[in-house]
Amino acid sequence: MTATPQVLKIRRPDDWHIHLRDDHMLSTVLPFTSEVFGRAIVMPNLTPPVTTVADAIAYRDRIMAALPAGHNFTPLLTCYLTDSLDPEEIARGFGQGVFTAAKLYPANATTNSQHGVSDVKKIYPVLERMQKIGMPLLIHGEVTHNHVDIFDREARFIDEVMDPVRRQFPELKIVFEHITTKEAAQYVLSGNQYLGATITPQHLMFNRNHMLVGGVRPHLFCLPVLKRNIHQEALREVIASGADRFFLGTDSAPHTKGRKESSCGCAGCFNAPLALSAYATVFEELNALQHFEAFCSLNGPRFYGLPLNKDFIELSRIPVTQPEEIVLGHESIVPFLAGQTLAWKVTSY
Ligand SMILES: NC(=O)N[C@@H](CC(=O)O)C(=O)O
Ligand SMILES: [Zn+2]
Ligand SMILES: [Zn+2]
Repeated sequence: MTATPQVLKIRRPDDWHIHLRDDHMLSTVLPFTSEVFGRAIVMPNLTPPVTTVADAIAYRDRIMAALPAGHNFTPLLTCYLTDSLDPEEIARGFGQGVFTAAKLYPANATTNSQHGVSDVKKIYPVLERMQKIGMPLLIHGEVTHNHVDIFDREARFIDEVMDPVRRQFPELKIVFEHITTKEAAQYVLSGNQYLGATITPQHLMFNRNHMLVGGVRPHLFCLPVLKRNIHQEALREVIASGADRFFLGTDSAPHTKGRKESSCGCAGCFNAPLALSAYATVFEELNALQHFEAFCSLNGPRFYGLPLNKDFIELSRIPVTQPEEIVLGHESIVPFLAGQTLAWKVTSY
C-alpha cells in the first residue's frame, strides 16, 4: 500500500479556459489565477467582444496593467468569431503572436454570445485558414435551437456541428471546451491528435441534483448546464484514466452576487480561487493523483504545441477554506464552494 502523500509537487499549471472580464472585475479576479497559473487562455466574450488584433492587444495591455507585482503570468488571447470575420485578421493576429486561438460561440449559446456564429458554414473560409496555419479552434459546443432541450444541447452539437467540421477540416486543431457529457468524453477519446477537451471543476464535482434538489443553487448554474450523474461519472472516469488530450480549463466565469441571485440569473461559476485545490480533491477521490500533473500542466501545452512551464509549485495537505464572498467595490462575488473547506492548499508558487 502506498502512503497517502502530504505534498504534491507539480510543474506550474496553466488554465486553458478562463473569463477575466474587464475593469474592476478584472483587477479583482485576475490575482487568483495569476498567482498560481503560468498562462491562461483568456476568453474574448467581453462587451463588445474581442474581434480584432487591436482589441486583443488593448485587452492584453489591460490585463498586464492589472497584474500584481511579482506574478509571473502570461495571458493568451483569443479571437471571438463572428459571421463576418475576415480570415486575414485572424491569420495576422496569430502570426503576430497576439491570438493564440479563436473561439466559436454559436450565436446565443451562452453569456455574451449574441455576436457569435449563426451558422458554422459561414466561417468555413476562416476555419480553412486556421487549419492551414495551425491555429486552434476553441468551441462552446451546444446547439441553440429552441426545440432542443437544454440538457441535450451538447450531445446534439457533436452530430450536427462538431463532426461535420472535423470531417471538413481533418487537420484543424479543435478544443471541445468545458465538456459535460459522456457523449462528449467518448467523442474526444475516440478522436485523434487534433481533438482535445477542457473539463471544469464544477462538472467533475457536481451533477444537476446538487444544483436542484432541495432548492436551486444559482452559484452552481453555468453553461453547459450540469448534467445527470452518469455524465459526471463519465468525466471523472476519463480524467482518472489519464487520457492525455483532456486538460485543465476552469471556465472561471465571475458574475456579481446580485446578477447570480436573481429572477434571471447569469450562467457561470467563479472558481478561480481554490481551482487547483478542487481539482486535486477530485483526483484524490478517484485514486488518480498520478495523473494530476499531466492534466494540470502537461496535456494542455502539448496539445497547443507550446513549451511546458519551467518551474514547479506545491500543494500541501493543509485545510483551506473558501471565503463566503469576495468584495468587488460595493458589490461582491460568491466563489465556487463558498464557505467550504478543501484538503489541499497551494503552499508554494
Ligand atoms: N460558462 C458559463 O456559464 N459562462 C461563461 C460563458 C461560457 O463559457 O459559456 C461566461 O462568460 O459567463
Ligand atoms: Zn462556454
Ligand atoms: Zn467559458
